[in-house]
Amino acid sequence: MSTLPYLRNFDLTGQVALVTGSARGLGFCIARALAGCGARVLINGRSAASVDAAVAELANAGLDAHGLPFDVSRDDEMQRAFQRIDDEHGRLDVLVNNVGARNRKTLRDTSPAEIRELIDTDLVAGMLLAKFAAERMMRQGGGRLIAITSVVGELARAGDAVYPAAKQGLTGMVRALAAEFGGHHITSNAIAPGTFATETNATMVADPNVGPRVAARNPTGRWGEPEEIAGAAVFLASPAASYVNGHVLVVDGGLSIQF
Ligand SMILES: NC(=O)C1=CN([C@@H]2O[C@H](COP(=O)(O)OP(=O)(O)OC[C@H]3O[C@@H](n4cnc5c(N)ncnc54)[C@H](O)[C@@H]3O)[C@@H](O)[C@H]2O)C=CC1
Ligand SMILES: O=C(O)C(=O)C[C@H](O)C(=O)CO
Repeated sequence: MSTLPYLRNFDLTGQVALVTGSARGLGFCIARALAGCGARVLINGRSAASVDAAVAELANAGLDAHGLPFDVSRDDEMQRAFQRIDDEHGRLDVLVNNVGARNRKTLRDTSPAEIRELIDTDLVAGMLLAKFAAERMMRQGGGRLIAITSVVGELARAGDAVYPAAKQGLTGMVRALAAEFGGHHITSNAIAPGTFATETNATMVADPNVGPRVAARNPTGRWGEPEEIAGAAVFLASPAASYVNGHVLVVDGGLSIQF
C-alpha cells in the first residue's frame, strides 16, 4: 500500500479529457498535467500541424495524448469531433473549455461582425461544447466541466470591451451548469487566470513599458509561469474536488485582491 494513500484522489487514470486550444499556452500545460496524473488527453487547436507537434511532445514524455484538431467556432467540425470521441475513445470524463480570443479594442472601434465572432468563439462555442460533453457525461454517470475564464471581466479597463463580456458570460454558464448537472455527478467550475507569460502575451512581457508594470502591480511581483495554472485544473478534474461545484478558482498571484 502507498505511504501516501490520499494522493490517489488526484489519480485520473482511465479518464478521457478534452482540452480545447491545447496545442500551446495554458491549455498545453493543463493537458500535460492531466496526462501526468494518468488521463488520456485530447489535444485541440485549429491547425493539425500544431496539434500533431503538441501530441508528439507529450507522447515522447510517455503520456497518453491524441490529436483532435477542429475549430470550436464551427458547428460542423464540432459535431465531427464528438463523433470521433465516441468512436475512438468511447467516453469523455473531463472538458476543459480553454479557447479564448481577444481583440483589445474599444467597443467604438469594434465592428458588429467582430463582436459576433468573438462572442461565438469565447462564449457560444464553450456553451455548445459543454452541452455535448454533458450529454455524454450523463450517460456515463458523471464528469467534470471546467471553463478557463479570466480575472478580466471582474477587473476592467477601457480598450477591451468584448472579451470581458464573453468571459463573464462563461462564468454565468459555469454556475448555471453547476445547478443543472449537480444531481448527475457532473461538477462545473471555472479557473480565472490573471496574467501569465504565455506565447500570446510574449510581446507585452517583453515590452519594457508593459512587462515590468504588469509584474509590479501583482503581489508576487511577477507574471505567472504557464505551468502554474495546471494544479488548479488537476484539482478540479480529480476525485479530490468531488464536492466543489459552481466555483471560480482565481489563479492570479493575488492580483485581484490588492488595491
Ligand atoms: N495568458 C493569460 O494571461 C490569460 C489567459 N486567459 C485565458 O486562458 C486561455 C488560454 O490562454 P493562452 O494560453 O494565454 O492563449 P493562447 O492564445 O495561446 O491559447 C488559445 C489557444 O486556442 C486556440 N484557438 C483559438 N481559437 C480557436 C478556435 N476557434 N478553435 C480551436 N482552437 C482555437 C489558439 O490557437 C491557441 O492555441 C484563454 O481562454 C485565455 O482567454 C485568461 C486570463 C489570463
Ligand atoms: O492585463 C492584461 O491586459 C492581460 O492581458 C491579462 C491577461 O494576460 C489576460 O489575458 C486576461 O484574460
